[in-house]
Amino acid sequence: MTDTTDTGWFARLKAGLSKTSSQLTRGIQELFTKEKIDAATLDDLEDLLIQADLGVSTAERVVAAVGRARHERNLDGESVRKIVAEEVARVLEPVARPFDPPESARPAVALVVGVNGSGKTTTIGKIAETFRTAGLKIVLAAGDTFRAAAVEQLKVWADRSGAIFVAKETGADAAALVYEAWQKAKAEDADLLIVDTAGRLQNKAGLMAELEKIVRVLKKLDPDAPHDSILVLDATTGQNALGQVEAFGKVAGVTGLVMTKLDGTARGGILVAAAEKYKLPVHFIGVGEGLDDLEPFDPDAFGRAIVGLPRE
Ligand SMILES: Nc1nc2c(ncn2[C@@H]2O[C@H](COP(=O)(O)OP(=O)(O)OP(=O)(O)O)[C@@H](O)[C@H]2O)c(=O)[nH]1
Repeated sequence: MTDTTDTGWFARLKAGLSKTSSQLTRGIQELFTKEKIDAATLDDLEDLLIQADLGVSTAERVVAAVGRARHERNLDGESVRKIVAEEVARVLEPVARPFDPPESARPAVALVVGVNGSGKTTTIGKIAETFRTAGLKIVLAAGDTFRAAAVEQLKVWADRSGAIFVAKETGADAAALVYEAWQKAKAEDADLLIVDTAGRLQNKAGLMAELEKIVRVLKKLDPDAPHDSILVLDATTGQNALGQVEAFGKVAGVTGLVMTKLDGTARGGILVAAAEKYKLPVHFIGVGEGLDDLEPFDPDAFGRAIVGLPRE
């Protein structure tokens, strides 16, 4: 969704990233007012970028680019912000990929994983809404059988998007539920089965064992399933979010990321760090609580918004 002016999604993105962008902008403007740009200025810039969680390699690349440009006349704060925007866009370019389930699979299975409260339900709502608009037949499986509230919330989305809803009683075996949901999707010739999962069980080992079991059951039904395994990350958890990619990746074979709550942190660079480190597709980013705040993103727009520049 690209806009040519600061309206629509770009305005939301910019407003959502304002905690990060105001900190970065202020810091950069303060650093680049001096006549002379020396090694200390560049070190301070690197610190500033690392504090925003952009990651060491991106920070180093920005500093190198600024270093190369430092003899130019008029290298002011705005020129440096433009360099940051370009480097961020370069890192995000390969990962900005909309969620695109395979058409040949009937049903295509998308497993949605992540810790509680990260935004799984919102993500599922968004996917259901997007694909309903495209005319796809969708089944939603309420795989978080531990929390009645999670099941209720998901049902609201199913009703709203006209999806078939499969749930079981609280405490039921999640893998058994997923089995039933797949059978239902098959019988209904559905295009897409979206499986919600629990984000917290009695302990982490229990959670991972349950996810493993779900994946095992799905593979028996269709060796290629799950076709997508989407990990939803809460940006406000900072570096912890990166650890989750590894933990969930091991059991659920993460194929794509969604990063929510970029509006709740001054360290929104974490998206860039995750992209740089894992090179996984990032399907959506969230910058607010509404469904319109969760969107596929444009790397150039993100790069400019994170340093508070207007849309080109
Ligand atoms: N500020 C902000 N809030 C968000 C964003 N995405 C989701 N939320 C809110 O975060 C809370 C948790 O989101 P859910 O989608 O319910 O997360 P979940 O992972 O399904 O959580 P459980 O149902 O508790 O497992 C809700 O209040 C959402 O409105 C975002 O990008 N920004």
